[in-house]
Amino acid sequence: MTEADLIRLFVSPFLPDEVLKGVGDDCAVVKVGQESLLITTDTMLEGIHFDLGYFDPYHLGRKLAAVNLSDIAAMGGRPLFATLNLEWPPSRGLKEARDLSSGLLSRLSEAEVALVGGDTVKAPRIGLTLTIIGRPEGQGPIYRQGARPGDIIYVSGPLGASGAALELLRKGIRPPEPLLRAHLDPQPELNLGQQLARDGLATAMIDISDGLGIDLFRLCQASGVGAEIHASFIPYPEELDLLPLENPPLFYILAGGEDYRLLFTAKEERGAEVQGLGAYPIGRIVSGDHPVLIDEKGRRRNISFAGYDHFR
Ligand SMILES: Nc1ncnc2c1ncn2[C@@H]1O[C@H](COP(=O)(O)OP(=O)(O)O)[C@@H](O)[C@H]1O
Ligand SMILES: Cc1ncc(C[n+]2csc(CCOP(=O)(O)OP(=O)(O)O)c2C)c(N)n1
Ligand SMILES: [Mg+2]
Repeated sequence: MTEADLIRLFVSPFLPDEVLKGVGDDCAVVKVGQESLLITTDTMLEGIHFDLGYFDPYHLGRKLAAVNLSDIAAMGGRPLFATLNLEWPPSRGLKEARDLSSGLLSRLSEAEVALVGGDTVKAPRIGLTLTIIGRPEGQGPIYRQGARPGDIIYVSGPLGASGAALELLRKGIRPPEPLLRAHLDPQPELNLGQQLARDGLATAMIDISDGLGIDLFRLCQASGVGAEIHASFIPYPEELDLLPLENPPLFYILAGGEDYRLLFTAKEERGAEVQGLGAYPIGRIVSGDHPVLIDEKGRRRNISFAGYDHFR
């Protein structure tokens, strides 16, 4: 069983005309009057998404906001409002809740998002669900589905830092600062997402939450295309070469997850504009139905399954 097997069970058989995008993208898109709105929700569960042995409540609040903001960024959107569903064990005090709230509210304020409601229940462990409503910018929303053969594939920044940091944290080793920050306080790329939407530059986009391999697979599936990316083109932090990690850098790059970078495609003739925004070309869309990685020796590898799936 995979996440996708479960999600399929909950796809609505009824979709009114106002639903421009239901299940299957980073946000749902709905029409209200003349306006399109983006809706996204993400959960963080103690033991599954974080461990308070190394995660302080303040940064947990910040990361909860960031992972949701990243899905708004992935549509080329501007976030507006949020609601919070809080599952809280009575064994945790008010001090920890105050730290959590101050992290969450600080991160939401930085993005000019107002928390407007939620629900609060007692639970055996901390569970946090944030929902954000936003609005597409410019020519957005940018869906996962617009990539065509010949388009160039870009990532917005280095990959693998968060996954490598998690490996060290679980062993009780404090990662170097840049890696620690990538895991505890990721910076979703709202400005870049909005710029791509305003300029009509991206043909398809997704954020990398589960891993470059599986998230590129999702973009390929939605667009009905294949992809070829080159291992040597993918940017990653130098620490992945220097630290005593269990795996080579490529493992964290493809499957580490929680990078919250943008992965997008654009027409080749717009390459100079895209690179002007600081994105890195890593390969090309081809006909087919899955992504292939070409390594330094020219070997080809199907990377559709490289990444995090809660049920696989
Ligand atoms: N339990 C569910 N019921 C309905 N839709 C769901 C459920 N879980 C996930 N989805 C939808 O499935 C798609 C993929 O979800 P997910 O992988 O969590 O997206 P993301 O990684 O961008 O947050 C999204 O459109 C999401 O709204
Ligand atoms: C304690 C702990 N174990 C494992 C992980 C690794 N991990 C958990 S969820 C996840 C991927 C992202 O979470 P998901 O719930 O799939 O978010 P979505 O893709 O829906 O945005 C990863 C890499 C972690 N961050 N912390
Ligand atoms: Mg996403």
